[in-house]
Amino acid sequence: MTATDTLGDVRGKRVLVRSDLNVPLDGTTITDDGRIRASVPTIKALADAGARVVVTAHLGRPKGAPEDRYSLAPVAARLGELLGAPVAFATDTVGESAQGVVAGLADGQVALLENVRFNAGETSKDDAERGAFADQLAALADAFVSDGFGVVHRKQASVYDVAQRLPHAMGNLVATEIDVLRRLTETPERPYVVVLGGSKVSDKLGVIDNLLGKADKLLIGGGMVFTFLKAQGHEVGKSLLEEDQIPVCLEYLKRAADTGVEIILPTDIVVADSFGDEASARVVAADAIPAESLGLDIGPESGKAFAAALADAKTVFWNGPMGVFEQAAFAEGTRAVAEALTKTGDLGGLSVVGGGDSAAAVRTLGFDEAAFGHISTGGGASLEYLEGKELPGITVLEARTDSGLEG
Ligand SMILES: Nc1ncnc2c1ncn2[C@@H]1O[C@H](COP(=O)(O)OP(=O)(O)O)[C@@H](O)[C@H]1O
Ligand SMILES: O=C(OP(=O)(O)O)[C@H](O)COP(=O)(O)O
Repeated sequence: MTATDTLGDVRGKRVLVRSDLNVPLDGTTITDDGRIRASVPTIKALADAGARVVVTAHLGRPKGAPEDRYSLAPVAARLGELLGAPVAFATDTVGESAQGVVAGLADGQVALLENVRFNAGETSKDDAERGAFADQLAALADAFVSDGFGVVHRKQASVYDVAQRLPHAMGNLVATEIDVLRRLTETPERPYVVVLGGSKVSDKLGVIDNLLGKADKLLIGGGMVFTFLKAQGHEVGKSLLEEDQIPVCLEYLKRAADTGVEIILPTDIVVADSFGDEASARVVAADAIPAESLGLDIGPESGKAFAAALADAKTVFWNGPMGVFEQAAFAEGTRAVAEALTKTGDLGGLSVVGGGDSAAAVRTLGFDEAAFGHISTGGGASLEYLEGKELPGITVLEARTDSGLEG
């Protein structure tokens, strides 16, 4: 069922589409446009059906006020190239520019609003503040399509509250992502291995709690490693560390041992003197990280061990690069895991890579997307789905059934 099936005739209607266009940038250059490409089919289908399409999205984590480095302007240009038609860009989200741009749209044309997180109301924990901002967003449109899978776990104005204010539908990208993930939750073929990495450490440590009851093995890389190593009594130098999560990590290690789930941690680490200093990159034992250095990748021995642990997997979910893959000196751990996942399909298994940066990593390291079972646009969203958590951006769509547009 497509968004237009649910909404009915959208010709001449203003349709607000929440997409996840949170792409990696080097200055104003988009280094991986996967999320933009994944968003095109829904936008194009609506435009082809004659809707006036108003896209809203975020980039990075600005703190509720404009910041040039998080502007969506480069994304508007790329979206226009991919659509083969210009995309009007509003320099604010709900202000004069947005109102003018939306009013100027003809049927079948597309606009992109500036970063929705430049507005404090978007991410506010206060329902009234979020609601007031959602009112402003909703005033720009006649209907809402939720297509930003990477944000459906966020109870934010453009994801959740706006759906309560407009006739709405699920976009094709969200529907497709949920279909694949359902296979992983309902009957995962075993061994079921989950690989976790990346830098959103506090977000992801939480999901281990639930995954310990589901997966057979948990491989830990990326920035999360160091809180575990510290919990085991090792020094981690200047590496990413969530001190307050040390007791939680200890509890996970104990529970894994009690329940027979394997938690595999790296035994060697690529460290550097400062963040991104490739010249100083060297391999040290995981229990001997020098006080003045920081860990930026899992080491070669760990890469081999992770690949061996993945060799017989029938179901794999991977979120979060093993290291700072954006730089060659810290990319090998991520490459080793990606390489191992490409073999899962040969065994008749299912490999799923989830997350903006994880997906970008496999592509920028030169892997063929077709070698993986599925490349998901959402990391945190996929993890929360696999945990069995309710995703606010999905439940809000199911809550109301009177979604069709009138006349
Ligand atoms: N040891 C580390 N220290 C700091 N950053 C890291 C480390 N390992 C990986 N990263 C960074 O994590 C980022 C991706 O994390 P995250 O956003 O959690 O993943 P995803 O977008 O796939 O969900 C990458 O930019 C990578 O450079
Ligand atoms: O990059 C994203 O998620 P991911 O890193 O979990 O894949 C989404 O755009 C959500 O961003 P957020 O984690 O800042 O809410």
